[in-house]
Amino acid sequence: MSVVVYAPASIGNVSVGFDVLGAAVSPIDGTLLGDRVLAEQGSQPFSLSCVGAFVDKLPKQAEENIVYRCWQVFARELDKKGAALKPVALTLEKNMPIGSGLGSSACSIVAALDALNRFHDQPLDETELLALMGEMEAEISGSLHYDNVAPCYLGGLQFMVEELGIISQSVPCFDNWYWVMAYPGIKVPTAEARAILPSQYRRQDVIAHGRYLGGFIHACHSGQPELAAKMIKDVVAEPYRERLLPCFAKARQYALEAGALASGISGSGPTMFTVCDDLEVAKRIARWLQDHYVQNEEGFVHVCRLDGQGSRVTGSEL
Ligand SMILES: Nc1ncnc2c1ncn2[C@@H]1O[C@H](COP(=O)(O)OP(=O)(O)O)[C@@H](O)[C@H]1O
Ligand SMILES: N[C@@H](CCOP(=O)(O)O)C(=O)O
Repeated sequence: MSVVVYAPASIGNVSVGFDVLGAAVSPIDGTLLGDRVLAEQGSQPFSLSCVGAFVDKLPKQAEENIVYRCWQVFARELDKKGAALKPVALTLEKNMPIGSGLGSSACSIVAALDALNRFHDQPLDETELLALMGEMEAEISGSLHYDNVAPCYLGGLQFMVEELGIISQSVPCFDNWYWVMAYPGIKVPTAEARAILPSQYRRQDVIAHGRYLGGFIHACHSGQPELAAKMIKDVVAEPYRERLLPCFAKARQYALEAGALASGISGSGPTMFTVCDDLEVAKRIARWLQDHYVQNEEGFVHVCRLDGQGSRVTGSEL
């Protein structure tokens, strides 16, 4: 039996919830903005091949690919349970640019671990698998944050509660929102974008952060889209990261003047996201961003919706 799992792009933080809020997105035109992993019967304990548009950006040594580490930790967990590990051949289709703020490493991690689990008839439950995904993300970025892996795996808008044995819970969002994702084509490594953040914050920032995040979650649960959009503000990371993103301030200004509800940095950047409740406005902003925010031929802009499904099986071959 072989299985292919697709894992979608995600917006870490969604501006207002540094490390604790994330959203999975998929383009409305059906483009696969995410990685896929094929797991099939192998002739040795483990092998990994890589294909896809961004295969050249991956580490050259297979052992340095996070997918290899995923197999190692998956094997460790099966060993703890006394479950048998099957010889497996994995193929990673790397469609996501690395260091983009679109949760590229999360896409590979989630697709690999979900595919491995399905290939072995699901010996790990959802929480066990998500904990492993977080462990892998922490290895790459230097600290544990679930805001990419949780939405990528579970879909939708996810809030990290990390209590009572629960890692993440879903937050209702607004079905009519479009999320315009603009990747300029340059790289901002997550670990570096984390290293420039302050280790302590002023009381007024802590209060503002609490008000925005609490207000956003409240507005989502009480069905107030206008209030929710007003609360999408970042006092934790954006003031420090903005300088890593050429043209971000100008692009945000344009988007707001053109009728967007909110804009912010996706994850640690350089991708920016823009929320609109009108498709024509979203498409107009997307065109402008393509002309003014994208810096080279590797960049792209997609009009997306929240991806309610998260990772999923797309078939048995790539
Ligand atoms: N399959 C993979 N996908 C993405 N990055 C990987 C993978 N395997 C190893 N890496 C390494 O992990 C790091 C990911 O960088 P990061 O800035 O966290 O990317 P992103 O924010 O896009 O997830 C890079 O150093 C990259 O070489
Ligand atoms: N909460 C993290 C999210 C990083 O997302 P990525 O897509 O840039 O990996 C952070 O802001 O550091």
